[in-house]
Amino acid sequence: MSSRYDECSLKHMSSLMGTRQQKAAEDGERGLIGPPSGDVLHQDAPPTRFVYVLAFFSALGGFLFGYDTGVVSGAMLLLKREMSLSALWQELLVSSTVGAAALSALSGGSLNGRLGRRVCILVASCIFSVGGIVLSVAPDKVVLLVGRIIVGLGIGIASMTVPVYIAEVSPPHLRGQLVTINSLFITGGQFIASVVDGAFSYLRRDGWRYMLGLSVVPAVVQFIGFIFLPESPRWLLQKGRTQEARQVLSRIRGDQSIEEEYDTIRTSIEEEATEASGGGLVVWRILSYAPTRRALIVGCGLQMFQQLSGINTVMYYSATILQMAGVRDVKRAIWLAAATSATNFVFTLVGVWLVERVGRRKLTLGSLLGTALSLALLAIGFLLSAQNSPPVTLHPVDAQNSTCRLYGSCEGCMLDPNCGFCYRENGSTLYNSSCVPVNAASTDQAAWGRCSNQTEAAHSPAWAYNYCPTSYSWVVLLGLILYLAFFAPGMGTMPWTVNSEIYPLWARSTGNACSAGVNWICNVLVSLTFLHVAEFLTYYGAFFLYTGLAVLGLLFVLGCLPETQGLQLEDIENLFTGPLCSCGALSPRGRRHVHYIRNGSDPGPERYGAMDSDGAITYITVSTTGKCQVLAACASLTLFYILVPAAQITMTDASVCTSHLILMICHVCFHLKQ
Ligand SMILES: O[C@H]1[C@H](O)[C@@H](O)[C@H](O)[C@@H](O)[C@H]1O
Repeated sequence: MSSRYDECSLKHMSSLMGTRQQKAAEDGERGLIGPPSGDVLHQDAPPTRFVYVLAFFSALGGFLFGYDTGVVSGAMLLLKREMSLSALWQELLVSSTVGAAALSALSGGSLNGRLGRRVCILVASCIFSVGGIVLSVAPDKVVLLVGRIIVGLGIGIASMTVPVYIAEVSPPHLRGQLVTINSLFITGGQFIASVVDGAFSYLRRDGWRYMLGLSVVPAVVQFIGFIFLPESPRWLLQKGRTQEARQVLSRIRGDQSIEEEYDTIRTSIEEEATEASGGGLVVWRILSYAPTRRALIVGCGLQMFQQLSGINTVMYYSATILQMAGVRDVKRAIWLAAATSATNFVFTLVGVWLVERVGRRKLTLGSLLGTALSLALLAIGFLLSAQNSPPVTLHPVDAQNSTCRLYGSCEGCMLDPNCGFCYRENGSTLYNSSCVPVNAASTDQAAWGRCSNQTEAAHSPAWAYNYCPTSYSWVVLLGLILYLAFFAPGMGTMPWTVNSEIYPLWARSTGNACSAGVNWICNVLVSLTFLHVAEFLTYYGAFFLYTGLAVLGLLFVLGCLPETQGLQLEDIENLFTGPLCSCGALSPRGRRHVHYIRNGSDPGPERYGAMDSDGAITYITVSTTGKCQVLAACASLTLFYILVPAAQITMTDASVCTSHLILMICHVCFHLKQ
């Protein structure tokens, strides 16, 4: 295996040279010294519209993922009234979907490998349609539960298949953007769900049927679309359906020549076939082979930290945060959730715009840093609110002897899920405040007393459940906005994008199944434990905990996430042949794409050129056929690189040199091996 990987280093190196290598050989020196012609930059040629059509129809799976996970909160407000749902049933209806998604994502890997991406997407859209119909006609809570589980099964399959499909049909320079569109559709689905929730919440009866049932529309559109859309060419090639693969690839790439891409995929699959012939469970083969094991650690780690940085808690808790910030009308809560998902959506759009400009690694690092800081701000906001929590000044007789009468301030009262804070306000001064039991049927009012019959009238006392009125709420609000602004473009999107590209074809379905499973499991864990963690550690403690987890995530990404931008899928595997934590050593720096061109016949001098995306070329001639000369060239480059600071060479030149250095080292290894 090791010799294969020394070769791989070269393969990687020459693939970095990529599509230019062959062209440059044909064009002689022109490729090295002339400005980049449209031909030479074949890789960056404009994509056909068809690839966008494919991305759109498959990302409808992401839309359904977002819609079905988002719509339930609004539907629940109506359902619990109409069906008199207990807290346990509410919990079941929400988490059954996420639990089913975890199971189907984990088991979807083999389905994906066996039946193909297209069939899996068709199956998922069928499941979504059936689930939507069951939910909209459900006569009772048991059928509702069945519907929610069916929908969860669809979400799991879609969440692991769609990014893989988009990655496999996209040209390398657009892959990041197109896969990230799937994340945009997820947050778009969450946003539309909250708007639909708001719109149908005015219906006195059966509003929830429309909310839950509307998902059938995009599911049917996706199903019909995918009847006419092709299978992934990579999967077809893997299954030996070469003719079909060639046809699909040329259909997707339009006028562009597909020969190089086709050959690279085929060669890579042939190599994989030899290597993967060991048999046994794919997951076992992934774990026992170092590069795929490292990729799996990176993929699962990213998904785990996405959830551990608390996105779904922040989304879930946003209405309360906004209430704390001064929006007191409880009926508006449903629209406030829409504002939060709109913010999440808008900032995901920023991610789509940034991913091919700054690269995956920088985007994730920047996002996590901002996420950690905003979580700390949220925690500080909650801490200040707790320290300035208004005291309980009225102690009404509590016939039920509830725990609520024990609290001396609002902080303890709001952390107890059975109690709420009832108070009067005069400007910024609170008075006549009490802690009383909450109404079990509706947390919008107290079980008895002044706050048990909430009206909009100005003179009626105010009721705060789950939050405390405080003058520091603006800190929390600022934290919430900053959190979404930083999280959405990077941590919200990159775990899905990076996972779709880091595994070799034989491990791709299983790798994505495992990492999507980790995402869903951590999602359940965080959502289910949040209230208990908050009760135990208080809100600020909980948010400091998430800050710590985000910092751990930052260290993980800093150490282990390589840059995959611009590389062909078949080359990305080679980024994991080195140690797990290389601190992104191979990442191209800055906004520049450095393309390598090797030119020369064997035996004879070889010339290496580095051409960045602006067309600037730096080139080096290596008159070598032997190891010593290569070593000498390498040493002189090293010297050059060491002299960079002294010579005040720009960062761009320095990054070109770094890349050269890596290239040379790869080359030396290859020569020595021979
Ligand atoms: O990438 C998505 C996105 O960030 C969503 O807003 C979130 O609810 C999901 O859990 C996550 O996987």
